[in-house]
Amino acid sequence: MGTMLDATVDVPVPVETSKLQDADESFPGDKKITVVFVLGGPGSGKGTQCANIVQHFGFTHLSAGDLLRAEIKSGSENGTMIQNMIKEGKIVPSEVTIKLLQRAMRESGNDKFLIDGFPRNEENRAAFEEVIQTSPVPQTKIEPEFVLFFDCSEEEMQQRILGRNQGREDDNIETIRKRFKVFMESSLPVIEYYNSKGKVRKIDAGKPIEEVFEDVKEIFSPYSAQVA
Ligand SMILES: Nc1ncnc2c1ncn2[C@@H]1O[C@H](COP(=O)(O)OP(=O)(O)OP(=O)(O)O)[C@@H](O)[C@H]1O
Ligand SMILES: Nc1ccn([C@@H]2O[C@H](COP(=O)(O)O)[C@@H](O)[C@H]2O)c(=O)n1
Ligand SMILES: [Mg+2]
Repeated sequence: MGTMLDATVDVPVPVETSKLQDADESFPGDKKITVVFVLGGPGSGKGTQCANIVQHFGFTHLSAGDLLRAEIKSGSENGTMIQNMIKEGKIVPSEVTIKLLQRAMRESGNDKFLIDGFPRNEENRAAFEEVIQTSPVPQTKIEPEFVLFFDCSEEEMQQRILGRNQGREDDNIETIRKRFKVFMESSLPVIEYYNSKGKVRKIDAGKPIEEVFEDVKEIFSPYSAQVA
């Protein structure tokens, strides 16, 4: 799918977001946090490639969708709201998703993260900017190193999702169509925002898994030496 990344776009003014940083939500530790956002349409292969990157480059893979599905399973007070929004392919309020990401990052004990399927819209992006690291440099915003964008045609993504057989409630043709619409209307503008800052690393995700990973490896080669 040729995307509109080359088109100049008006980036919406970041929405006013509530402060998400509580004292116990800060990120102590002696190393700067490395974050790579992994973005692309539903079924583009984000989770598949993140699993490969984890194995080769020592990042922790945090799938926002997986964290939200775990929250549903936990029976938490937000579970029903999250389930209903996922069924509709809608984007959950950022405060909910970011809290889950912050907790997972803190519990991981790592300082290198692949954040998969986030930010999904402008609200997600702006809200994440409120997340800060308190050490080694106090009050530093966590900026993504880069955005790994898996570019794939809707036809290919739809075929992959319908063949996925993971029992996901949103892997049905009706919801898939809604997710594609959300991706085009809300998520692609976020990719274009980072592209305007030279931060996007675009991959042709329509190729076979192994060939896509060859391209991914080139982008992550600077992190090879850091794997313990
Ligand atoms: N390059 C590829 N070629 C063919 N099939 C692929 C490729 N990459 C992933 N798949 C398959 O496509 C399906 C979707 O892949 P994956 O779950 O990684 O996508 P995703 O981007 O994480 O999707 P979602 O946003 O819905 O979570 C899986 O069944 C996976 O095995
Ligand atoms: N930032 C996000 C990410 C995901 N969601 C919801 O989860 C669904 C599944 O996401 P996958 O990445 O696993 O496909 C997605 O369609 C959204 O409903 C979200 O709200 N915010
Ligand atoms: Mg996924």
